[in-house]
Amino acid sequence: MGEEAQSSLDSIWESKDPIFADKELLDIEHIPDEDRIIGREDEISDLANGIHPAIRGGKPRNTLIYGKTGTGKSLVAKHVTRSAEAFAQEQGTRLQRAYIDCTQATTETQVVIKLARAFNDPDETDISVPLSGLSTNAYYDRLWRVLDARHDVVIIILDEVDKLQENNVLMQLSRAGEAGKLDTCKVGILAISNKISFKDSLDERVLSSLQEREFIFPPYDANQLREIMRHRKDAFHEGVLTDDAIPLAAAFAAQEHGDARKALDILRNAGELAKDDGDDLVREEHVRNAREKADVDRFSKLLQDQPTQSKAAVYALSLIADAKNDEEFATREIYERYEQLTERLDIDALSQRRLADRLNEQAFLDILGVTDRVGRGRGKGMTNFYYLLEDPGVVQTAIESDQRFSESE
Ligand SMILES: Nc1ncnc2c1ncn2[C@@H]1O[C@H](COP(=O)(O)OP(=O)(O)OP(=O)(O)O)[C@@H](O)[C@H]1O
Repeated sequence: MGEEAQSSLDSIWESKDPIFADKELLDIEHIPDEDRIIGREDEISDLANGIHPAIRGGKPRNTLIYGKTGTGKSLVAKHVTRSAEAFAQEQGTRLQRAYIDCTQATTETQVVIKLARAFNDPDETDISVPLSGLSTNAYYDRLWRVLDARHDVVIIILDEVDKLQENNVLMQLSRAGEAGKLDTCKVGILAISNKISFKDSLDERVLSSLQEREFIFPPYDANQLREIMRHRKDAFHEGVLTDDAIPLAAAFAAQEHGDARKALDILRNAGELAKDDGDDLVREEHVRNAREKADVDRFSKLLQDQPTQSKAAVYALSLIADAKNDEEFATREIYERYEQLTERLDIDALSQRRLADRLNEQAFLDILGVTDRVGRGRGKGMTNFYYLLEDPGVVQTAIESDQRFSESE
C-alpha cells in the first residue's frame, strides 16, 4: 500500500456527511423526546391514566391498542412506559417494563423465556433462566419467582400480538394475579395490534382480562405528517432540505393511510439518494425516487427470512397480477404460473395444496392478502383468492434482490 492510497482514504474519513447532521433522528427504532411527538396528546394521557396505579405499586390496567401501521402505537407505548419507569423509581417503586416484539418471539415458550430473562438479574435472585432446555411450565415458574423477587410491578408490552402462535401466554400473563401465581408483584399488559380482527381469535376470558381498556389510534393527516417530519428536520444540515421535500413526503405517506413510518423512511431515503448523487440538496426527484425505495425496502424486510419456495409463490402471484387485469387470483391460477417458475428456477414444484399452505402463511404475515368467496366456474364452493398488498413492480424488485430470481429472467 503506497502512502498516496492511504491519504486519499484519509480525506474520505475526515470529510463530514454533507447531508445528515444527526441521521439517528430518522431511525425507526429511535424514540423521540416528547416535544417531537405530534398529535398524540390524548392517547399519551389516556394510556398514562391507565398505568398510573403502577407508579405506587398498584396494578396497571391491561390495555389493547389498535391502529394501522405507523400510527405511533409502539412509540406511545414505549414513551409512556419509559416515563412511568423513571418516575416510579424516584418514588421507590420497583417498576420495570419489558418490550416483546411478537414477530420475533412467536411461541408461548419464547415469550416466557424472553420475559424471565428481561426481568431477571441472576446475581440478585440466584435464579438462572437458560435459553433452552426447560419445559414451558418450568420457565413460567421461574418467571413468577423472578417477578416476586425483584419487582413490585411490571408492564409488559406485546407488540404485534396477533403474530403469537399461541394465545395461552396471554391468558397466563393477564390472569397471573387472580390465579395466585404471584404473591406480591403486579402485572400489566399493553397488547398492540394492527388487526382489529385479532379479538375474534381470543377466548372470552382472555379478552375480558386483556381489554380492560382499548384504544384505536387514528391515521395521521398530511398536516400532522408534515409536523412530524419538521420536528426531525435537524437530522439534516441546515438548508439541505428544499422546500418541497417535506410536503411531498407527507403527501405520499398520507396517500398510503397516514403512515408516519413511511413518511420518515421516505425522508431518510431521499437524503441518502441525494448523498449518493453527490448533490448537496434534497430535491423533489430524490423524494419521488425514495418513495419507491421505501416500498421496496419495507417489502424486502418482510420477505427476508422467507424460504425460496415462499418467495416463488409470491413472485408467481406478482407475475400474473402484472399480466392480467384482475386483482385477486385463485390458488389454481397462481399454481400454473408457479409451476413454470419452478422450472426456470430449477427447484422442485410443491403440490397445489402445499402451495396454498405457503400462500396462507404469507397472508398471515401480511406479505399478501386473502379473501374467501365463491370460486369461478360451475360447481365451485368457497375458495381462497389471493392479492398483492403492494405494486407488482415493488414486489418483483424486492424479490429479485435474491439472485436466483434476477438471474432466472
Ligand atoms: N406522533 C408521532 N410523532 C412523531 N413521530 C411519530 C409519531 N407517530 C409515529 N412516529 C414515528 O413513526 C415511526 C413508526 O411509529 P410506530 O412504530 O410507533 O408505529 P406503529 O403504529 O407501532 O406501527 P406498527 O404497527 O407498524 O409497529 C417511528 O419511527 C415513530 O418514531
